[in-house]
Amino acid sequence: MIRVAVTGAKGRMGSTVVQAVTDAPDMEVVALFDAGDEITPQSVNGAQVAVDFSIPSVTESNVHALLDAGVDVVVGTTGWTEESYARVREHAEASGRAVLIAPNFAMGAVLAMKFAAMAAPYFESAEVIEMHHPAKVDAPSGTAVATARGIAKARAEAGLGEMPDATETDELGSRGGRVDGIPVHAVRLRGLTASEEILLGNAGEQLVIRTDSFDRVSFMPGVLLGVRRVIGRTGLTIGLDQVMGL
Ligand SMILES: NC(=O)C1=CN([C@@H]2O[C@H](COP(=O)(O)OP(=O)(O)OC[C@H]3O[C@@H](n4cnc5c(N)ncnc54)[C@H](O)[C@@H]3O)[C@@H](O)[C@H]2O)C=CC1
Ligand SMILES: O=C(O)C1=N[C@H](C(=O)O)C[C@H](O)C1
Repeated sequence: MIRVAVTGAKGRMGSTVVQAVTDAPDMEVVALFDAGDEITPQSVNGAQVAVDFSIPSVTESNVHALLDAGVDVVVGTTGWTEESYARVREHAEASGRAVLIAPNFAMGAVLAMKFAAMAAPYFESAEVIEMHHPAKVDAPSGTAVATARGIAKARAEAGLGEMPDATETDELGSRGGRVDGIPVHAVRLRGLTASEEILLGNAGEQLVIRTDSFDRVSFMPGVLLGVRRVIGRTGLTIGLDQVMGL
């Protein structure tokens, strides 16, 4: 049995993870943490892997505390920067432990990101629209940031230049934010859980890649896969695709 700790255990995702781990035949929940709980070598209670779905402002410090407690970590919390990735990579490598950080564990979203990067070199225009429940604290979503970065990298490798856009005035920021030059638009709407559309355009044609999570159970097969695959690795892995052989 894989001994699993959950941080952010009282949240929307954390509580769903606790149920999924409890139901998994090869795992058991051995420690739960939420705001105010201290992560120590004792309090992790022999956990081999911790799953963190907390909040962007605390997730990095949770990961460092878990590594110090001798635990491998699977992270779904968003809001990571290149600097925070670098600090965690160094800590994980120095301690011989593993950290897997994925902005999205839903199979549809993982594949949508992959398909978008595959398609990007063949389209003049690309924009990302992410749509979430209104309780989400960060914008744009971690998935949208990763999607846009993947598109931008694929465009750069293919030698594509600027996208066509004649906009001269945009006092309201209606053209969205830019992630590595790719426009990203964020919608917050009661009734939604998590959706994303990637729009790719050429003269006379459009490709739309869309992924919808209607329920948080959609993330659970990916989270459990992450728990199983993080064991035996070392250092930092970013993206579930990296442990799926995609
Ligand atoms: N990677 C993925 O597939 C997914 C990622 N997410 C991300 O997961 C994160 C959590 O999302 P939700 O569960 O909707 O948020 P939530 O607000 O429902 O849950 C966050 C939980 O973290 C707790 N918390 C606050 N400070 C803490 C600390 N220092 N240590 C431990 N726990 C602490 C809060 O009390 C709360 O229970 C967000 O960043 C969200 O974007 C959400 C869905 C899927
Ligand atoms: O906050 C959420 O709900 C989600 N957050 C992740 C993100 O920011 O990409 C993953 C998914 O979109 C749900």
